[in-house]
Amino acid sequence: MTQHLDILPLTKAAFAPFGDVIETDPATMRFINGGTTERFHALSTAEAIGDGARVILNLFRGQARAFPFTIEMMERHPFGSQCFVPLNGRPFLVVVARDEDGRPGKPQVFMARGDQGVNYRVNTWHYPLMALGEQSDFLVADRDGPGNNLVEFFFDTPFTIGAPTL
Ligand SMILES: NC(=O)N[C@@H](O)C(=O)O
Ligand code: NI
Repeated sequence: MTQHLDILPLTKAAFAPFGDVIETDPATMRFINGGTTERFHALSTAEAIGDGARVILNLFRGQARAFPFTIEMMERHPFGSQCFVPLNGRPFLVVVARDEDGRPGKPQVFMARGDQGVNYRVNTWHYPLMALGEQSDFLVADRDGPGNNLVEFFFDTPFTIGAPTL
């Protein structure tokens, strides 16, 4: 028996409890380089906590997920944020949950457009990268350094995501 999860569009307001949306928000824009470039400034902050910790930039090549999809677990990173920005202009799924006494509550699923990224703040419960449709590349900024930066939680009763309409 599983519980079905609806998919909502990703918006800054809906995602605020979990982190930031990386998108060309006009409110953040300033012209630079003699007016030839629009800088969307300080959309979020990359965090790396602990002695010897650093923010690193990675490329993730995610295989498309098949549906219906079972969310059997969630993870969080206690020592750093984690940012995913799509590089192929394709949408992807973002699955997050509020913390409820040290465990994830009911997951919330957001459809990110191909021109939106997300930055999970430290300790945000999330499901690992979920590419859609075909193999997709992402720029990922997260934390490298000593210590275990991964905490996983497995649900007694998993959740199910139906096939998204792209
Ligand atoms: N394991 C890893 O580097 N990636 C996950 O943390 C993820 O959220 O995709
Ligand atoms: Ni992660």
